[in-house]
Amino acid sequence: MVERGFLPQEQGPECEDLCGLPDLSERALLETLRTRFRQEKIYTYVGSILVAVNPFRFLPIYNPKYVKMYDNRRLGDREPHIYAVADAAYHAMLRRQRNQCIVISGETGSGKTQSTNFLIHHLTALSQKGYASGVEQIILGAGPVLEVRRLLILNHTTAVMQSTLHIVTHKATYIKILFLLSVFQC
Ligand SMILES: Nc1ncnc2c1ncn2[C@@H]1O[C@H](COP(=O)(O)OP(=O)(O)OP(=O)(O)O)[C@@H](O)[C@H]1O
Repeated sequence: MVERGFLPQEQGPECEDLCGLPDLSERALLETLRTRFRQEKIYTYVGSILVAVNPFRFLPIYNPKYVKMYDNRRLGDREPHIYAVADAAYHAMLRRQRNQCIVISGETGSGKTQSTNFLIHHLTALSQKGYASGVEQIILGAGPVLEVRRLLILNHTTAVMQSTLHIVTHKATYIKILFLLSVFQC
């Protein structure tokens, strides 16, 4: 698992990490997610796992400012975000020289494909450091083909090492609305 930065134990319905809740009942967890969602905070951590609630509308949290904000930050340093997961995987791959895997799980329509695109967007931005490149468009264009098998594998090989970063998506009918992302070494 990718280690997280220190987070003070947060309590109450606005906490960024559900692990910090004093009450871990289903009701308390859902209430926290609902409260954050109403504040347009669609991402919440459960330790090093990211829970996302599909907003079904555009939120201005995926622009270059956010790419920069999450560049080379430890998970938990900033507000939960999908870019933080991409960043953690990318830098863990560089630092440890080990393959990394991001698992995206959720029911139909929960946002797995969209999240995969956000991940790829951030990964390509990190690897290109913002320089214009056709790489992202090529990878995104391969999405529908890979989608059929519910498996998206992004081979991200840098010039200096041979580590690979995989993104795997699968449907989880038992999870309503949400999907989970986690990063681990493989
Ligand atoms: N973070 C987001 N911000 C805005 N819209 C989103 C976000 N995530 C998902 N959506 C929207 O929700 C809809 C469904 O998302 P998506 O296609 O990614 O779901 P999925 O989990 O891949 O579904 P399926 O399993 O059926 O392929 C899309 O219209 C998408 O634009």
